[in-house]
Formats: sequence, structure tokens, C-alpha cells
Amino acid sequence: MNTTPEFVRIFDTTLRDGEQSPGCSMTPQQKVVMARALAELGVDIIETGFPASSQSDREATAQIVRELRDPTLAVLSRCLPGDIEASARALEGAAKPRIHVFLSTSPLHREHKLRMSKEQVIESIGTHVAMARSYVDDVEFSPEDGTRTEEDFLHEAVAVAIAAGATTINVPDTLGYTTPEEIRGLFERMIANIPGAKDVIFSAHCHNDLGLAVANSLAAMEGGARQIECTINGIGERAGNAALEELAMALKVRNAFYNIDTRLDTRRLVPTSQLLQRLIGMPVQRNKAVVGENAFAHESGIHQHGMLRNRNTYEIMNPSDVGWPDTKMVLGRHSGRAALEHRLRALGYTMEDEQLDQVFAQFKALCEEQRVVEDEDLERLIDGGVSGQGYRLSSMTISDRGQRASAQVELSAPDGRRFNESALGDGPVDALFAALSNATGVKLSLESYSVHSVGLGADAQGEASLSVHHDGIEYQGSGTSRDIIEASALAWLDVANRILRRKPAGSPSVGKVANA
Ligand SMILES: CC(=O)SCCNC(=O)CCNC(=O)[C@H](O)C(C)(C)COP(=O)(O)OP(=O)(O)OC[C@H]1O[C@@H](n2cnc3c(N)ncnc32)[C@H](O)[C@@H]1OP(=O)(O)O
Ligand SMILES: CC(C)C(=O)C(=O)O
Repeated sequence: MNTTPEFVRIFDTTLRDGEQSPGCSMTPQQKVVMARALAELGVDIIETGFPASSQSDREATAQIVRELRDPTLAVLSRCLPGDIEASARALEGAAKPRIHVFLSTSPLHREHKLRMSKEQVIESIGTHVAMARSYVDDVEFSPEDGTRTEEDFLHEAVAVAIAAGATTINVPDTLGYTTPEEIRGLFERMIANIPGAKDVIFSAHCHNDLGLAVANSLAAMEGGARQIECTINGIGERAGNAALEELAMALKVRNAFYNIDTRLDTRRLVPTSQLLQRLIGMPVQRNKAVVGENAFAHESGIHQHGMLRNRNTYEIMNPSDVGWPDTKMVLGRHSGRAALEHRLRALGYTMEDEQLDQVFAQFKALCEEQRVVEDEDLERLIDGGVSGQGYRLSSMTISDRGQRASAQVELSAPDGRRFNESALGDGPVDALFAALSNATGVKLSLESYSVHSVGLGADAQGEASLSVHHDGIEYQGSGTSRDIIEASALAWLDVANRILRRKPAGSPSVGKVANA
């Protein structure tokens, strides 16, 4: 009986097909790190490798099997007894093992690559799927180059695999050749006509040679596929595989249209993508959907103006839903007054239209010399050379035992003086902010305070952001460190230093060292 599942299974093949991309090989240890991240992301199946092909794949699979109990762990096997035995051995002890058996079915592959007749292909599928099934209950079969296979023969091959015990039928578009219309129909007809089709899960495995991998995967799903094979950052043979992050967000953002979702924690998409980029040393292009640097960055004045009025004017996703801390408003040659004024306000500058016009003209002139204008450049334009000055954190000690937390901080001022203060608080951050306030003499009333993790594992960094109102002006600040408490201290000082720089020299109203 077919229990139509309400979600799309995500079969991640970053560690197998992804790793097959030139220059993307991973050590077993790197694969284990990546597998942990994939499990945290919530993928349903991880393809850990091709055990018969290398010692590294066997080692990686064995280690992942020892560590991960939740996602199904799949490994690839040709239709060869030795491959299937190696797969079964590598999966020994796995909580949810799957053997993924494949054999080409297209005329080109049959004739030139395998040199097998149709009959031999059919016999081999039946024999090897049944053999895999003698080791594990969960067997996936893929007719390689399925989308370039005669349709009646594809149906015959799939029917034999189901009869031999396959529980998932994955149809690969091995060369990225199909189109959305074509693959939707292909899946509809397979599911409607192949005996036993309703008892198995159909899956699509699309390559990106024509840039259609994600579109084709979504269309296959409309045709009835309930498993999608994909990779982080879309890595994979040649132009790659369907990008997991794009599929996940297409299903989430257009849920009213597709009416089906994945079980992924999409907030892990960016950290997982960044982890892979670091592990294999292959950055994604800046304009890569969802995980590229520019995916939530705006430089054009007209867009920035719209965004400031309502972010939905130019964003269809919330950056925090995919793991970015926030939208980025980049100031550059294409920016206008609205974005400049907004940034200036965040830095603590409020000005009349006339002064804004003047600063805007200087800003545009600066953009002729440099691509991006940073906060320090704006502060230099307005105050002249004081940016970056202020209190620096020399050391801090936090103790969080018992009812009250205590914090002790040592700060240095640009004139060389040092300030050592401590305070108690309701928690470590509260105590820290109180100690910083005692040391600087600046009282901040927080409007918002948040901490995000950037990256994963040993490389993870905490980014703290806060905004405050002071003398009727809104200031924003941020700080980054491996330690989130230190990141919070840096964000607090970022804001305090801005406030101090905005005070006239010698002002008694704020700070121990005016304009420190
Ligand atoms: C579409 C895909 O992504 S398929 C997966 C592709 N991945 C890889 O190839 C990565 C790992 N591969 C390897 O390390 C090596 O290719 C190995 C160890 C698997 C095999 O190496 P070799 O034995 O030297 O064979 P070689 O790679 O030269 O050729 C592939 C052989 O597998 C055969 N073959 C290919 N697919 C299958 C299959 N599904 N079932 C049975 N045999 C197959 C070919 O016909 C060829 O056989 P032959 O040597 O008898 O002519
Ligand atoms: C083995 C199959 C699934 C494959 O990777 C392909 O055809 O691209």
C-alpha cells in the first residue's frame, strides 16, 4: 500500500556525487565533519560514498556509521557482487543502512560503455538488486542516464528493480539533458504505469549541464517524485547537481504553489554551505542563490529605498530563515540618499537636508575612487580621521556562579590610560554591560541585542549586534569573536565609542574620557 508521504525526502549526495567534482575530494575526517553538519541540517539520507572505489570512502562510511544514528546512510554500488559486498561491509552496524545500486540503461551507455544487450542489463538489475536486498531492507536502484533511455525500456528496467526488492527508484538525469516539462511527464507515466510503482518512493537526481537541475527536480516532484537527490552548493560532476539550498528554499518560499515541504532546518543552510566551502577550498560565486555573499545584499539606491520602506519590495526570503545574520545594505556608486542617510543615522549622525546633500556629493565622489564605502569612510568624511578611535577591550573575566553573575573588564583609551571596573548582573551579559558602563561612563539603554553564529565547528564565530537610543539618536554596533560574550563586549564598545565620538570635545555629559 502506498502511504503517500507529505514531505520531500532530501537525499544529500555531497559526499559522493559532490565529491566527484574535480578538486572537491575530502578526507575521511572532513567527510565526518560534513556529515555531522548535514545531520544537523536535517537531511533524510546522506550518501557517504562508494565503498568499492577507495579506502577513503570505506573509512569515511565506517566512521559516519559509528557516529550518526538518525539519517539513513546510503552507499553506491555498481551491479557487481564485489561492490555490493563492500557496501554491505561498510554499512555494518548502521542504524538505517541503504545500498544504492546503479546500472546504465540508455542505448549509448549500453552499447559503448557497458557493451551489454538489453537482456543482459535487465538480468543484471534483477540479480544485483536482489543481492543488495539480501543484505539490507532499504535498496535504491538508479537506471543511469535514465532520461536518455527509451521510455518503454526504462519502464521495464524499473519494474524489474521493484520486483527484485528495490524500495526507492531514483531516475538520474545523468547528463543534465532533460527539461522540466519532459521530466514531469516521465515521472507521471512511470508512477501511473509501472507495476508496483505505488509501493516505492520515486526520486530524481538532476545534473546542471543546462542550468536546469533545480527546475527539473521541482518538476519531477510535481510529477510525483518524493525524494530529491542534491548537494550543498550544487557541487557535483561537471556543472554539478541540483543545489540543496535552492530546492529547499523554493519549496519553502513557494509552498502555496508546491504544497509540500522538506524537513530541513533551513537556518542551517548558510553555515553548512560555508563549512563545505572551507573544507574543499571552493568558494561559491557571490551571486549564488541563497548562500552567496550577495544573495541578501543591496547596493542600488532605488532598491535600498524600497527595502527601507518595506523589505518585501526587494526580498522574497528572510535572511535569518537561511542562516544569514541580516540583509546587507552596501554603499557604493549605485546608492542614493535614502540609504546613505539610513547608514549615517545608524552611525549616530542626524543632519538637515542641506548637509546631507553635501555629504552625499562627497560620498558619490568617493565612490568614483573605491567600489564600496565603509562606515569608517563615512566617519572620516564627516569627522575627519577619528574613526576607529575609542576604548579598546584589553581583558575581561566573567563568573556566572550562584544567583548573580559578575564581570570584570579592563579597557584602554587612546591616550594610554587604562580603566579597570567590575559589576554584578542578572546574567553574564548583563554584568558585562554594567562593567563596561562603569569603565566608560556611558549609559546605554538597549533597543535590541542579538547573537548569531557564523560558520560551524571549530571555525564558528559569534556575531553580536545591538542597537540603542541615546539622546534621541539610534546607534547600531556589532562585534565578532569566537566567544559570544566577547563579541557582545565588542558590539557594546562599538556603539559607546560612536556615541563618544559624536560628543563635542570636553563634553561633561558622557564618558570618562570625552572623545576617548
Ligand atoms: C554517474 C555516476 O556518477 S557513477 C559513479 C561514478 N563514480 C566514480 O567513478 C568514482 C569512483 N570510481 C573509481 O574509483 C573507479 O572508477 C573504480 C574503482 C570504481 C573502478 O575502477 P576500474 O576497475 O579501474 O574501472 P574503470 O573506472 O576504468 O572503468 C569502469 C568499469 O566499471 C564498469 N561499470 C560502470 N558502471 C557499472 C555498473 N553500474 N555496473 C557494473 N559495471 C559498471 C565499466 O563498464 C568498466 O568496466 P570494465 O573495466 O570491465 O570495462
Ligand atoms: C549513480 C547515479 C545516481 C548518478 O550519480 C548519475 O547518474 O548522475
